[in-house]
Amino acid sequence: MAETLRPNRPLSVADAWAVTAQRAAETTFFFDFDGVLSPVTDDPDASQPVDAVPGVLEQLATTVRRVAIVSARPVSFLRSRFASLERVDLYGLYGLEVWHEGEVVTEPAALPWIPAMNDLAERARAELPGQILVEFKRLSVALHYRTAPQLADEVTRWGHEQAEELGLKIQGGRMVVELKPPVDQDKGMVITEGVRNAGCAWYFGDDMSDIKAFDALRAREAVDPGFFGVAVAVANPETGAEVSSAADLTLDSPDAVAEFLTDGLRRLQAP
Ligand SMILES: O=P(O)(O)OC[C@H]1O[C@H](O[C@H]2O[C@H](CO)[C@@H](O)[C@H](O)[C@H]2O)[C@H](O)[C@@H](O)[C@@H]1O
Repeated sequence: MAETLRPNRPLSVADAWAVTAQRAAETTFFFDFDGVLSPVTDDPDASQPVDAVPGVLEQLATTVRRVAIVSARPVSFLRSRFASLERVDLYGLYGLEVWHEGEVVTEPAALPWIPAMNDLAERARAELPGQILVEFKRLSVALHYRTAPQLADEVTRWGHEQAEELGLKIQGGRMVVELKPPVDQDKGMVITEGVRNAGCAWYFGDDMSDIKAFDALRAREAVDPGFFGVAVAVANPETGAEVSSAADLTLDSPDAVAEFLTDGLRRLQAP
């Protein structure tokens, strides 16, 4: 396959790795966290990456130009799960936070919203039924109804009312409604910026917010015929169909992601 050619869609796994091997030095791998590197749990605090994931990401980071995790979790949470990783970049809260040279850098426009988010979390705990898990993330509040799906409509209604009253943004996800400051930042914007000088990029996602990241790869391909983007969905019963239909490839689970990358590393490192 000539270096400048992009393989046809639908994309085969073999072609995707073959093109990436030719361009390893100009390739970035981006990963969402929950549902992609970590199996879904009822308690968000209990989430851990699949055992093989940290080692595979670190190896990948020595093989391609860059590896980054782009998550809705705060950077502090990601650091707690990936403390051993030295070469993997971290974007938290949809890119409102970045781990840079040993510290968390926060988008300045979002900082004034911390007190409002704190108040909102307290009010959610007081006003919503006790089965709703309220996750305060400093610059956003996630309202989880995984263990009480019958409350989905009530939580969604409450979230939209608050968003309207306070001028916040809403992000839907897997059994969760999240309220965010009205600051222009999402995973699509992180990827648009992150692929500016890349020849190839992969993004692995499972949720609605990841579709914007897939779109960013497509947009770059549309303006640069030399760029090769691979969107990988991770299947799940909640958002899986929608995310898979926007992706090039679909994997079954976070365990399958680890196996897929282990196999890919062998292909990238083959002489
Ligand atoms: O961008 P991500 O890293 O995928 O974060 C998206 C949300 O992930 C977490 O919630 C999801 O995973 C939980 C743990 O498995 C699960 O209990 C919940 O139902 C899922 O929605 C996280 O807690 C949220 O803050 C993130 O927005």
